[in-house]
Order: sequence, then structure tokens, then C-alpha cells
Amino acid sequence: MTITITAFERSPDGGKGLARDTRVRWALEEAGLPYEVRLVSFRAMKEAAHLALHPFGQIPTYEEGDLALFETGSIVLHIAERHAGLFPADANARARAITWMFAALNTVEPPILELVTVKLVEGDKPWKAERLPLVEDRVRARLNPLAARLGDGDWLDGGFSAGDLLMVSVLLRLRPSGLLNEFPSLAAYVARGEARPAYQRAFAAQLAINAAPLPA
Ligand SMILES: N[C@@H](CCC(=O)N[C@@H](CSCc1ccc([N+](=O)[O-])cc1)C(=O)NCC(=O)O)C(=O)O
Repeated sequence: MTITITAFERSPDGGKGLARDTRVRWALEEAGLPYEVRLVSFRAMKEAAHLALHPFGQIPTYEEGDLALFETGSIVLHIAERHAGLFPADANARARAITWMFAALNTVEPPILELVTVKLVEGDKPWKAERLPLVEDRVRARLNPLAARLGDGDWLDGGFSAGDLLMVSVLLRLRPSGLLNEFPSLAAYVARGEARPAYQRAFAAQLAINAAPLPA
């Protein structure tokens, strides 16, 4: 059955792969699944047809037959549960991989999103100068223990899993800030994720869309 995801008609990052459809594309590529992409404009995202799929008017969404999902973590979990390539066979190892998915989205990503907000949304606010170092330290407070746990491992818990896919994706969001350079082992971990052929295919696919001329 055809899998269809939604993505920005034109991503604000111009194709750097930071929009969350890249995470879903990567999971689909790791699972070896073909998929279609429906591109949505910022206006269309807030119109009835898309809101029926995504109550918050965002991307990505995932459709397969009569199943419609939103929430990137949920979509990646769905793909990992139904197809090989993103979860280990062992039940306890799979549970630990899901733990790392939640850790990426619930523990590591929030301060990174705060940092993006301070820099991009609150850049002209009077409190920015005071708030920025506080938020940067909150990010460091997550990256230090993460680097310690990763140690000299390639991935967080044995082989590559959906937990690593989401953690690498979250850390990629941090790269424009320069903070990742303070943690060489995490920068190398992210580079290992980016070097995966599945990531390369996912990245190239979203870049091709963002480099193409907008539809007339
Ligand atoms: N919790 C949801 C959040 C989804 C979400 O934030 N979607 C964003 C795009 S990915 C977030 C994102 C956007 C842009 C960049 N960028 O660098 O340009 C990076 C990431 C969106 O639709 N925004 C439009 C809106 O809310 O109206 C999920 O994980 O799926």
C-alpha cells in the first residue's frame, strides 16, 4: 500500500534537512520503503484538508491506506515496529531503543528548541543577551551526560536503532549554533548518522525539492 508523507513545499532552511520530514524520510529509507511526498504550502497547512490530518496544521504527516498519523516520533515508531531495520530483534533491546527515542524528543530536544527560539524568534528581544547563556548551559547539561553515556560507542545501545535516528536528528538541529563542536564525540556520532546511505538518500530527496523552482 502506498505510503504518503507531507513536507514543506519550501522549507525555511532552504534544504538543510532540519525540517522534520527528513526524520521520517530517513526512517523509511532505513526500512527500505518507497514513499510518496505531498508538498504543502504554509497556507495549505492551516486549511481544512491538512488540518483533518494534522490537528496542529504542521508537517510531517504519514498516510498508508486508511491509517493517518502525525507526530514525527510516532511515525518513526510505527515504521520501526512494522518493518526491519530500525529496531533490534531482542525485546528488551527494542524497549531500550524506544527509551532513547523518548529521551531524544523529551529530554534532549527541548533545550535545543529553546536555543533555536532565543536565536531565531527572540533575536531582537531585550532579554536575549541575558537568556542566551542560560539556555546554552541547559543544552550543555543534556549533552554532557549524553556524551558520557555514548562513550566510545558507535551508537547509544548496541546497533543503530530508531533511538539513534531521532537523537542524531535532534543533535543536527544544534549544529548551526556551534555548540556541538564542544562535544567531539557527539559531533562524530552525528557524522556517523549522516554517513549512513539511508540518511544520504533522505537528505538528497528533501534537498532536491527545496532546490527546485516553486510550482507555478
Ligand atoms: N511535534 C511535532 C512538531 C512538528 C513541527 O514542528 N513541524 C514544523 C516543521 S518541522 C520544524 C522545523 C521547521 C523549520 C526548520 N528550519 O530549519 O527551517 C526546522 C524545523 C511545522 O510544520 N511548522 C510549521 C507550523 O508550525 O506552522 C513533530 O515532531 O512532528
